[in-house]
Amino acid sequence: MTTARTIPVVLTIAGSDSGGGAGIQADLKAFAAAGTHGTTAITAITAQNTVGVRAIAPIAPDIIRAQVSAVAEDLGVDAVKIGMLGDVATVQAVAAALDDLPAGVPVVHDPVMVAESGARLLERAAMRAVIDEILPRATVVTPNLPEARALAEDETLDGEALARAVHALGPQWVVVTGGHREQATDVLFDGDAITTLPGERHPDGAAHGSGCTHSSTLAAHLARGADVPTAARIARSVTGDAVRDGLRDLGAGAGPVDVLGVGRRE
Ligand SMILES: Nc1ncnc2c1ncn2[C@@H]1O[C@H](COP(=O)(O)OP(=O)(O)O)[C@@H](O)[C@H]1O
Ligand SMILES: Cc1ncc(COP(=O)(O)OP(=O)(O)O)c(N)n1
Repeated sequence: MTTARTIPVVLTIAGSDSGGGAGIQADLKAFAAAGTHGTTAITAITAQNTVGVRAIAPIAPDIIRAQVSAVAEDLGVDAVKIGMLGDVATVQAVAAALDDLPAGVPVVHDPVMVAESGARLLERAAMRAVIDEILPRATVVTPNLPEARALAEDETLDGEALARAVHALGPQWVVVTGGHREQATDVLFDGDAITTLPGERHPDGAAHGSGCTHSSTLAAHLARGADVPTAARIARSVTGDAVRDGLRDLGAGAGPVDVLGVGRRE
């Protein structure tokens, strides 16, 4: 006899950040903060800290798919978050893994390209594969401003025009995140209506892992049954607070966001 699950299960398919600020580590913290159980399929291991990325080791495609099926066949998956993909072989493995999940599981993709410290986390050759294989399978894609412009192949676009250009690549919803804008306002688009999601900018905060925290919070609230606009509003608010509370004294570079309020307990 199987028992009904009461805690939503969220799966992150992403890279590991040894410094604990971004990637899988940020995702698990955001899932816990949202009251969900986090599970993982690691795509790459990065030797990374707040200053930079020293090395990247991709995980073999069959091991990525095995992690996804191990989780799905036992715990079940209520929503998926996809982060760092790295190379073409990983993109193809993740696309195949998504097709093995039950229909209707929401998929949130943060199209990670470059770390805040400057390292490339997606090979240039893999951009086309992301556009062809992942964006059409995504419920929501959450690029920051430079990522959205790279996907749209137009460095001049912003606001509604940029959200429209990314939406044309196939996802059901687009959230262009606002961390790289003066106002830190996120822009949500479903192919029909534009909604702006404003929030206070915290210029003195610590923002390493903000994109990961945003997309994971959004996925967790979809797993809890929220609709996309509600989940995107909560993700904007939770991530803004995590940047405000960020652990700016940790490491010599941009400190990690603090979605769990660890700093307040000190
Ligand atoms: N300094 C900041 N103050 C408040 N919110 C922020 C700040 N930086 C980023 N955010 C929020 O964090 C989320 C991630 O945004 P962004 O920084 O654009 O992504 P990334 O980390 O991928 O570059 C968005 O909801 C954005 O509005
Ligand atoms: C392993 C790994 N994945 C993703 C990122 C980028 O994370 P993001 O949340 O966009 O935050 P920044 O690093 O850009 O501040 C990463 N660095 N490492």
